Amino acid sequence: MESAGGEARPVLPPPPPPVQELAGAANDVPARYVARAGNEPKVTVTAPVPVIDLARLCQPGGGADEASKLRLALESWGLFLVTNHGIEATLMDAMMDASREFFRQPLQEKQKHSNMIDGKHFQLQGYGNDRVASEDQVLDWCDRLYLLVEPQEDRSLDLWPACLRDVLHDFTTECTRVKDCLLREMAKALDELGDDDDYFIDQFGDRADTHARFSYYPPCARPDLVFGLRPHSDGTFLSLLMLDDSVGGLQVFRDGAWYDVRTRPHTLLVNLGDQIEIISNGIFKSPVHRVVTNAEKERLSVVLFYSIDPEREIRPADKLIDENHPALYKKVKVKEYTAGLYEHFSRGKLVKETAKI
Ligand SMILES: O=C(O)CCC(=O)C(=O)O
Ligand SMILES: [Fe+2]
Repeated sequence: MESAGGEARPVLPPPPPPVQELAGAANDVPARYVARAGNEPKVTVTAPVPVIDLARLCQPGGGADEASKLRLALESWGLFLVTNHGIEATLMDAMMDASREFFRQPLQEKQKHSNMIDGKHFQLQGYGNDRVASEDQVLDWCDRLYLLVEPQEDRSLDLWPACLRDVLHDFTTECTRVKDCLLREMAKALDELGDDDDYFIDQFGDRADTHARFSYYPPCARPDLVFGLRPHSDGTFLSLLMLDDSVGGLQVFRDGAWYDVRTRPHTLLVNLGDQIEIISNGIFKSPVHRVVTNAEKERLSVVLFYSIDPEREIRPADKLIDENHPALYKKVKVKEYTAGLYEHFSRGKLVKETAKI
């Protein structure tokens, strides 16, 4: 979930304890985390998420098979796995290891990077819960560390734990290269854009922002009652996910059913966000997804959220609109859209619906 909503600092109810602390102490799930009736059928089908070889996709004049797989992925699941992306396996492992090391530290250490200022005011960046707006808000079974990584000059390095500082910088640089490469291939996938391969890149602007989210899902005694992360679509243009390959948990919704999403070692998962769904006038899909927990195993994910300059307005691309293809989304200011995101998320609603005509 890409938390958003500016850096306003209203006084909020006292934050609940980290789930990691609760998980260690209790066999039961506290009432505030109960989000499901516990009688849903278990999801047993794995989504056949396309696997794209990035080196083949981007090779000059080549990669026709990969390009057609990509187009299918963009229009159907809005999700695909990327292999052969050029990010060293050792760097990916180091990023995962550093994230695990951060969450394994004593609470006192982690709280040096807290997202509560003076224990009272919530800020987006830092370690803790997502924003908790009221005492009766149902909570997710997840702790997170959330950091702005781009623009580089805006980093709040005091909130960056030493154990992951250097590796996060290197990992971001590599993921951003992959993202730019994908954005060009995604523009090529829309014939209507002609040869404007930089169409999507140009949308981002100089002040585009990228956030990193490290999510830690402790084991939960009653996975049937809670969400690791409740259903949502990302408010981003595109999110790049590195998932724990030893335990599943991510699920995607399509045509009325939930599907498991599995990853493979050293593979990135690309998840399209609402911004590209709006700009592509609904041709590309921003999937609704959620995370479920596991009774025995902890789970970790590292996500980079790529988003357009918050001061910009987005709307369906002119070249995609004609009398047979009317605009399906309104013009929205990115900052206002992302501000609505968390408010909707905490009420179990999709902000995307507010942008539809
Ligand atoms: O942890 C995951 O697998 C997905 C996390 C996610 O969807 C998000 O942070 O937006
Ligand atoms: Fe998400």
